Amino acid sequence: MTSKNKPPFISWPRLIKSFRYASEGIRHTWANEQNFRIHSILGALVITVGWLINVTVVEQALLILVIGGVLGLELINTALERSVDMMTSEYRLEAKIIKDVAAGAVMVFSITAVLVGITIFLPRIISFFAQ
Ligand SMILES: Nc1ncnc2c1ncn2[C@@H]1O[C@H](COP(=O)(O)OP(=O)(O)OP(=O)(O)O)[C@@H](O)[C@H]1O
Repeated sequence: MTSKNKPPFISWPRLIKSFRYASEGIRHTWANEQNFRIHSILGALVITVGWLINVTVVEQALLILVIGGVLGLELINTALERSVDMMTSEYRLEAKIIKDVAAGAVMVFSITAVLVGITIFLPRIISFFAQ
């Protein structure tokens, strides 16, 4: 193969296209999944409150990380649900297990995010009311 046929190291049109497809996936999940909307709105609220009450940079980074993690897992959960629905419309134990385990992954990480939030906000709430 000549260097003329070699694909570019970075292809900007391909990169832009992949951003577009990823945005379409996020838009689809926003439009169809109530949990994703709830988590997105709560996440934005938590980050805003953290910024307003001046949590430390590390705490804010942790909040962003766990909220992003929950939203990322929601997207993977939606992809798995759609894959299962594409494979079967009948009741199948395997389908149930795949969907329930994926939902369980979202729940585990959501609980983790809530615990991180409590660890960061609770001491401040307590010291606010103790004043
Ligand atoms: N094909 C199937 N076979 C067996 N059980 C299924 C099947 N499809 C769904 N289920 C069960 O029903 C539950 C809900 O499935 P569903 O696809 O409605 O997901 P959901 O969590 O309600 O997502 P959505 O937000 O898309 O409605 C699953 O967690 C699973 O226990």
